[in-house]
Amino acid sequence: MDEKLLQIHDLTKAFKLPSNNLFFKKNSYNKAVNHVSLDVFKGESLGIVGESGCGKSTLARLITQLIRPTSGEVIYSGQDLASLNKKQLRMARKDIQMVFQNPYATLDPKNQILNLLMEPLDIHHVGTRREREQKALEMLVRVGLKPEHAERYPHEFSGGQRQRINIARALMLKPKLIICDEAVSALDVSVQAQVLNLLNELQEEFDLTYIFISHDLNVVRYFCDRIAVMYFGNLIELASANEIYNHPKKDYTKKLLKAIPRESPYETKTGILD
Ligand SMILES: Nc1ncnc2c1ncn2[C@@H]1O[C@H](COP(=O)(O)OP(=O)(O)OP(=O)(O)O)[C@@H](O)[C@H]1O
Repeated sequence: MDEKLLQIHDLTKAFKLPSNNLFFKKNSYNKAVNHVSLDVFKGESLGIVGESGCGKSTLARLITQLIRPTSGEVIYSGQDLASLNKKQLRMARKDIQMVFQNPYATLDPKNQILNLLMEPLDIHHVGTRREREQKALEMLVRVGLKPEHAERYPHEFSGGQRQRINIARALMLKPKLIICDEAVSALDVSVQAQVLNLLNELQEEFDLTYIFISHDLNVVRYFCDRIAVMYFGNLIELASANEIYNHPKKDYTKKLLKAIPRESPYETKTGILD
């Protein structure tokens, strides 16, 4: 697991603060991500944790170039994504997909599941219509749903099922990296565990690398090989999941760990508990 899939170099995103606000001086900025550098290795699950507002989602949006950095680089396959033109970026984006927190909001309610799954293939003109349909049906079954679900609409599914559909959609273009941004946070613990198991199975089968953003340290501990801790836009600690949990170095990491219930409903990925 030592091949670098993604390299983040000195990445910064500064958002301009509203100038009509009494609390902020004119032209002041909030550095949501502040000089962050890290490597993501092929085949790993890298967790990103930290309190609300520390910059986790901004980092994810910078990686996918949904927003452009103020400075710094996101190197994927030897290319700085920020330097690509629209067409090149569209190609690179095939490899990097996101699964978001809210499975209710991310699926167009007026679209049948089959169409929702075919859409990424349509956009990238992959195969014939028949082939796209076939691929969509196969993926639906692979994530634990049934072929007859293909003609239904998003509101006819539970939260867990909808998140399975989102995962299937993210997989349609055979990506190499999936960024899960609080992907199981809205689900009940038992459903969370099922979705996490599915993600684990898919990782092996599709040779995936995950960046797993979560405020839930129990989930991250179960799911991730390495964990990055963010604090006010800064990356303050990065180590193996076991190292972070058993020998945290930074006081802030210790504080985060103290705040979680030690009785985790999950086992760790390596099976090593405290
Ligand atoms: N588009 C934007 N414009 C201005 N400020 C923003 C924007 N997006 C995020 N921010 C600010 O950047 C900081 C980091 O936000 P971000 O959403 O990345 O945090 P987070 O760690 O993902 O939080 P949460 O867990 O609550 O989603 C916050 O202070 C937020 O208010």
